[in-house]
Amino acid sequence: MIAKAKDEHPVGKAVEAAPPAIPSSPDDKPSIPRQALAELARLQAREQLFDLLMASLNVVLWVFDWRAQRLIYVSPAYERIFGRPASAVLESFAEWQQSIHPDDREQALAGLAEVLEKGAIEQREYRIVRGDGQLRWLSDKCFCNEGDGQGRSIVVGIAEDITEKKRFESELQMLATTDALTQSSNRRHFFECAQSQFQLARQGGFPLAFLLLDVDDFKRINDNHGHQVGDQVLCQLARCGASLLRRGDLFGRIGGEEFAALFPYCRPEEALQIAERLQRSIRRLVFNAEDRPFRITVSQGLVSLRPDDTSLSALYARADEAMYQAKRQGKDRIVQA
Ligand SMILES: Nc1nc2c(ncn2[C@@H]2O[C@H](COP(=O)(O)OP(=O)(O)OP(=O)(O)O)[C@@H](O)[C@H]2O)c(=O)[nH]1
Repeated sequence: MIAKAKDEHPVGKAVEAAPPAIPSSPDDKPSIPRQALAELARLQAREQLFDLLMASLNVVLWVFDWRAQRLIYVSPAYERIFGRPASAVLESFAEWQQSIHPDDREQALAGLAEVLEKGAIEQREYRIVRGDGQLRWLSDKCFCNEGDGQGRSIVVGIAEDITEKKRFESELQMLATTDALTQSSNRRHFFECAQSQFQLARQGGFPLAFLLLDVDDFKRINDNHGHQVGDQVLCQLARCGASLLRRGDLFGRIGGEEFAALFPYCRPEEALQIAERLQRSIRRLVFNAEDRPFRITVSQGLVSLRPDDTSLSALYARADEAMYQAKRQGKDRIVQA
């Protein structure tokens, strides 16, 4: 069944009135002209086709009377997607508004209002809370004709459930930005984010620190305890690093046993304190491999943004040099340059 407002309207008009009486014999009066009967049959067939089409569509087609501020038609998919009765939303548009997630409501309704000026809004996505409490993502496009000469007033829309598409997109985003082993940012994502912070710091004259951290003698850990234990070391190291960050800091695995961190708005003394805390926390980690507990150490290179660092690569190169200096000086230390 098509859900329609009770008032008649050309778009969602219900054929609810009883059909004209059909004569039982050729002598019954008044008779209905053959042509009218044929037209009635044609209209009924069209209505059935329309109902079938609307029922099989998995998008909500809707028609909104802007002046009256009420929906005059929603297609059957409304009840499936929103998990709410169509009669309630046709009764009051507030029902639709209340279904929109509170964080998205203002932007979604502003988009609807904009269609009056623009004629079409094709990019409108928001979350709804279904009747059963489930959260769904909708793409809700809307269009508006010139109307009756007194300004636009009838808005038509197509709302589609894009929850699966959104889930897929966010999984893809996770895969593209996360290191599969340690779940920290991967090299590409770390440097992309670092680049934005670098530009902000250069333009605004804010302090910025860059830290490189490399596990000492990691090859020996692999050789002594096996590659799997080596992997566990990297995972625990990543968790330890992430736990010491401040809000807004970046942390990522940029190579085999090499991690990097970027500290925006962070002065050199403060950055050194973070690096020292990290060094101490890593030294305290204990790993168990076949009842042979062992600990690890790391070497760190720490630099702060200088006026002659004209690119992120320049800052990175200085941090790399500082880290190798720490290795050359005997490892298990921080070199700040
Ligand atoms: N388990 C494990 N090992 C890795 C991974 N990526 C790289 N490695 C190993 O990390 C080791 C790095 O060895 P080296 O570059 O010689 O460095 P190191 O032994 O840490 O020596 P120093 O840097 O001088 O302290 C190599 O044996 C790599 O095979 C990984 O994802 N998992």
